[in-house]
Amino acid sequence: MASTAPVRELPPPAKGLPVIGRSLEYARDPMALFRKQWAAYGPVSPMSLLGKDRWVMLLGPDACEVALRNADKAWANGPAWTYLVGPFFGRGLMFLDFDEHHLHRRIMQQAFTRDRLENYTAAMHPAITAGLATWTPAAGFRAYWALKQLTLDIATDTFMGGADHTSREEMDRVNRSFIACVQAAAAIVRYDVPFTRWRRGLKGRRHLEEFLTGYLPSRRAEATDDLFSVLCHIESEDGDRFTDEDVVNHMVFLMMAAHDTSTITLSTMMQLLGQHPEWQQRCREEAQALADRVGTTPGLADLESLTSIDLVMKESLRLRAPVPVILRQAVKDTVVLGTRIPAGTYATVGLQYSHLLPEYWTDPEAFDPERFSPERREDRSHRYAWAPFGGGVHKCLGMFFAGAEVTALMFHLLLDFEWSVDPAYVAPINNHSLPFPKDGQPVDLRRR
Ligand code: HEM
Repeated sequence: MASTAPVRELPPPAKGLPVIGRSLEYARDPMALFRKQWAAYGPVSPMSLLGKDRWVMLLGPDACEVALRNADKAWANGPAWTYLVGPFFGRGLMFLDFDEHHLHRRIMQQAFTRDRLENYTAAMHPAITAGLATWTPAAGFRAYWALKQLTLDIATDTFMGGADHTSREEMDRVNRSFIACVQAAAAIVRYDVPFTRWRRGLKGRRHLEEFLTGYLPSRRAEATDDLFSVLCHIESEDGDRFTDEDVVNHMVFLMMAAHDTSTITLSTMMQLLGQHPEWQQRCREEAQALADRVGTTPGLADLESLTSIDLVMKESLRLRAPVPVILRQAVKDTVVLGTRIPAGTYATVGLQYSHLLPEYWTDPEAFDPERFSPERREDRSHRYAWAPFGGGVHKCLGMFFAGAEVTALMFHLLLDFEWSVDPAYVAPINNHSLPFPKDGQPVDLRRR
């Protein structure tokens, strides 16, 4: 039944700085900004951000749900994400909308079936073992940077099949181009002018396109188990396939989608396990028992049996969501929880805020992985109380890939190393793009 409650108008936003609005406030402390908005306006609040005045901030699981379920098809991804990172990752799946998105997603789903994940997982083990062998344990070991390199190396193997015939130098250049794209997304100067992150990002994108396009013929010629080859060969149930241009666009986006998110999850887990030795020990005992049973290259089902690592991963994603907000634009007038949102309004959907609301979580700031245990399942307090992977038709397609990668890497880390972190340590987070610890996440690391 349609609601008869009166619809209110969105009030004008509080003034932020000219051009960038409240962007700096967000970068300094997103949670403080969310709390302020929530206290002043509740779940639907006006905002000025990134030089565009017409923003709304959606906070709390009810408001997030309206935008993500998108029942009236009012919310689009493309125009919103394009504004932020379009020149570097545009035409990736996340940027497509409605019928076109549906078509591409149906094709891409074939790249993330359980059989494919099993193949990707098998390819991860050697990359992880080789990467961890190069780690030099030390007090104050910068775990975030080491994990970032490792997840890039894993991506090279699982996404590119080891990029055979490519020299280490060329692969390093690819990684640099890719990093330039990621960094450009957080640029303050968002024009193509010399010596800026933006220009370096555009150059990086051109290089990635050239590199991937150069590889396309060989990937089209032979079907192998890496993601690049898979994208070249899959088709939907209706026989639709990706063009060469689609494959390149999807590859660049997938590298980005997979990389920083997994790195952030892993480094948060390392911090929390370093601060909670009892959990580190519990996870290690499970990993060791699995290794004793099946060896050191467990398959997907075996990795899924590591329930303590899974609980810690979920809790880490709750406490530090790698994607704290997602963006949308209203493509027609719509109403969210009784507030009219005019067509053209941009929205920040604050996933992270719901993760810390006391209405849905006991002692929300505390590290308590058991809250996800079958007996407690606090995440069931609301469908969108825990939404690190988003929701609705754009829900992360790599969610199970991420789970397999994070668990496989943690499995090896726990077997090879032990580490500790000062219980009082608070990670200084850089929020300019995805949240990462700017001190590189120091841990005291020892080889076992
Ligand atoms: C812990 C790791 C990850 C997190 C927290 C994460 C989070 C997210 C979120 C929040 C979205 C929704 C964006 C939106 O609705 O606008 C998303 C979309 C997406 N992610 Fe992930 N992601 C992770 C890992 C991955 C990995 C490993 C891959 C690929 C291998 C991947 C591929 C994608 C794709 C293709 C989309 C777009 C889906 C669509 O628009 O239909 N993600 N991710």
